[in-house]
Amino acid sequence: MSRTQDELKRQAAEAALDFIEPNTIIGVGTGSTVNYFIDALATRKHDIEGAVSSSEASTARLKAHGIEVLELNHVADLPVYIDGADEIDAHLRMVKGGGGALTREKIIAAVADKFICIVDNSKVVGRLGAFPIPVEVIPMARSYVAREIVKLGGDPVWRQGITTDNGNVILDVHNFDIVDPVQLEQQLNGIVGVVTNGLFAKRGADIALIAGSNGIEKVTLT
Ligand SMILES: O=C(CO)[C@H](O)[C@H](O)COP(=O)(O)O
Repeated sequence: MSRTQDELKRQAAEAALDFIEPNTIIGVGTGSTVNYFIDALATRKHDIEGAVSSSEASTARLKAHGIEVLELNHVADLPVYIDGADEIDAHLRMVKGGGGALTREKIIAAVADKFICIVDNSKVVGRLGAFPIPVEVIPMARSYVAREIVKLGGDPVWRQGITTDNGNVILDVHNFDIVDPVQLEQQLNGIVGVVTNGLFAKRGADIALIAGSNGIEKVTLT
């Protein structure tokens, strides 16, 4: 990654601090952009009630900063979820899960009132799918799910050597021609053995903070 892209990730992450309300719990995603967000959140740790985390990696980083990590089952009110993306389109639909945390990310996103996506401008695409779609699968179903994905027109590749925080495996699906991301998200989730997939189309982001050479562009769905 170039130094510039890294710097843009940091800028997008820091812009998300404006959406943190005092005395609330913050939903925290996973990835290199979110790592910048966690570091920035540490400067506000006395203003917030704590965080819910989408991965063991983010939990470790939050705790290292002295930010309390709460169990999602004990949290009823989650005003914002802050996370990055591998791709985002003009409708704020996303591909996520490059870091393998897609299932917990999708669960926290479902609970949160607002999903705020923080990205550098290289993540913005006209059409989703150049980045392979991660699919989290129960290990014994891997080959079956792969065959079913081929029937849907994708080319699944097993992300070998990786086990998710939930003890499952990931298939990265290349070459999908994604005309209707909501439909494909549902079709993939309908395959027995799939836990979830990295298309965040039915529940996309509410706000995107996109860092580019001219600063932060805030995109909100109207
Ligand atoms: O979905 C994710 C992890 O599962 C990340 O948000 C996505 O992979 C982007 O990561 P990065 O900020 O490192 O580019």
